Amino acid sequence: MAAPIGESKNEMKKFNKKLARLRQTLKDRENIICLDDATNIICVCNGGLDNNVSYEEIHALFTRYGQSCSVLMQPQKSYCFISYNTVGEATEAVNQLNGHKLLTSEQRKAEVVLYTLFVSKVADSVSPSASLPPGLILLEDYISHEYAETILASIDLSQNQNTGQQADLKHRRVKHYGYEFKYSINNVDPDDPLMEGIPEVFLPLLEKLRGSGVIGHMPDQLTVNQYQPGQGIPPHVDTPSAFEDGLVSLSLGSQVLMEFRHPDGQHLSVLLPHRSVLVMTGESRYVWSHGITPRKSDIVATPDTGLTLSPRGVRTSFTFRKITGVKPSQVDSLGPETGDTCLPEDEISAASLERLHVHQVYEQIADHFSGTRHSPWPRIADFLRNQPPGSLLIDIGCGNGKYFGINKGLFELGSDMSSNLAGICGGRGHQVYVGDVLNIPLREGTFDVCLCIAVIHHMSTKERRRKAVSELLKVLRPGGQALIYVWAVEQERHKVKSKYLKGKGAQSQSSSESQMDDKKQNADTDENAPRETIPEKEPFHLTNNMLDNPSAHDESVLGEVKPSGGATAMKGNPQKLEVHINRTHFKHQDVLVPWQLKNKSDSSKQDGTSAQTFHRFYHVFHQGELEELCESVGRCKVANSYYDQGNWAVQLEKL
Ligand SMILES: O=C(O)CCC(=O)C(=O)O
Ligand SMILES: [Fe+2]
Repeated sequence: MAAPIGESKNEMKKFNKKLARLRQTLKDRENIICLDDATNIICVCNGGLDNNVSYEEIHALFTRYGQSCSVLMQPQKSYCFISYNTVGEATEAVNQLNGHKLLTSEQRKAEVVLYTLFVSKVADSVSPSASLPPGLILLEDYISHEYAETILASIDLSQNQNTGQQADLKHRRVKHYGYEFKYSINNVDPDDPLMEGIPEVFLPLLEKLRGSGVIGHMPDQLTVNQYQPGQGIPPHVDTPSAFEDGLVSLSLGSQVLMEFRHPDGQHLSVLLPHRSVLVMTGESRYVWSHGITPRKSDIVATPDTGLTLSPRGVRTSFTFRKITGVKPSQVDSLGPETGDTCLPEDEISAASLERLHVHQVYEQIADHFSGTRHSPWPRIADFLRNQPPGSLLIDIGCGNGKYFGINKGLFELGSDMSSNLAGICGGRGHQVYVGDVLNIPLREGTFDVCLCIAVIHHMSTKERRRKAVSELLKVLRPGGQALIYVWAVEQERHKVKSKYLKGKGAQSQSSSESQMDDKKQNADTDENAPRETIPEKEPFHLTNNMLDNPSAHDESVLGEVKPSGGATAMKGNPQKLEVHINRTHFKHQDVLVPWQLKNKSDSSKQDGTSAQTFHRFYHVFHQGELEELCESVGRCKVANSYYDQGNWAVQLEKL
């Protein structure tokens, strides 16, 4: 095997040892078999996207030894493959580039040494999936370059010519035509059209779409979104009751990846190129959420099927919709009617409920939520301090990372389902990934310590709570410790009220809370206390009434459809979820807990409402339930359990 040129004997020995180790790791972990005899395909260790190495860098380097070589890269892999036409070209590349150092770059803070190994084939998982969610239509090169230029030149996003609702949302610039989409109520008011309808410049586009049967209606509402690199839009479903089926989005400027997610966990990334039109119909419009992750680059396929990092530029999208004419107050109020939401009876509706009433809420309130999470809880901090130096910690549901850095001897990794919270945590210099407790993508038996604070009470079925505990145990090594906190039914113990109940002492709903600032609401200690906040004015289009419009959807596709009258059409007799009144005792174990978003100035509100309320789903635990849950999972011993300020805690040891 070749070794780097010009190295001392000792260094060469070290290098070859490292190469042998990498070869073994590729075999053990990735099932990639490296060969002694030269082939035309090379696996380049450290030359992958996970090391922030770009396709262009690798391509430029390796084409020196064979012009038509192809580079194959995969997301989240630290290696890539180079395929040459001949064994001779590949051999020359290995001879010249084994041990080659890639210098630091804007994306990459450290130098990277490449290790090259011959393989007989590229890994099976390399080819990216080209499938789209059902009902999604992507029309590439749909308009000409000239027409695209004309459109961009005719739209001025710098002025708030409308009612004040558009302008700079936190994550992008937005402007509406025809009807204003009010993010505070996730709806349009059909009785209150804007002065300016859809501009005429779009007529040829809309007529082409209608004429060719892509859409069966003429849109009357347009939302223009402009994204700078690093900006995105949280995952959402456009309010079903507000807009007809067949949402059209024209993309101009930088290409971007749009993420589509099904409630059952399927995830597809769809690349939206300049001048393309995306049409969401059927399942892709009503069941799958869509969103754009806020980041500065995307991993995209290159023409020769490799993957690379593609930096984002400014992108402007034009979303055309036809309003249904249904008034917001009829179906989409975010008020107490949310109580129409039912406790799920199957996996799909459980996942859907959590997406709506957990994931999307945290995504929306991430900044403010993070602002209320400063100080670690003392007993959790003690638990961390007691871990020996060198321990590997995973914090599932790490939020802004407030439990990191307490014990400087730990190696820490966090995960959160909210990409916005994970972003805040990562921005503080912590290692974090976006992920689901129900499917932890980490190697089994790896971690010494696991924290899971205020997560499991957001699972809406017992089976999912069990699965969550089981996943935590999976990643712990035998003997490893987990600390789990969940919110308790019992908010008063031994005649002492929890801080949550005591908050301002009143048995009140939000009116008295609204006078409190976050600090006074025990923001530092009360993990579960709801806070008021300033509206983010971000889309949260998907309401609990997502499935409320039976006429628009196919029952068989959606699994459950509730009639808008409120009576249940689900199988059995599902339990309606009640909206909990904050600062009061729990009346039920499965509840929706309001999070009040108060608008300080109220200048952006046209509808007279003064607050936006989000509802988070909680299953609050009664005494002993958490221990019982963990024991039912097995593979663990409850080493300790206790009550801590309105929460139940268990410390588990993995057997
Ligand atoms: O930017 C886009 O293409 C999508 C915008 C969007 O989903 C929306 O405004 O609802
Ligand atoms: Fe949308």
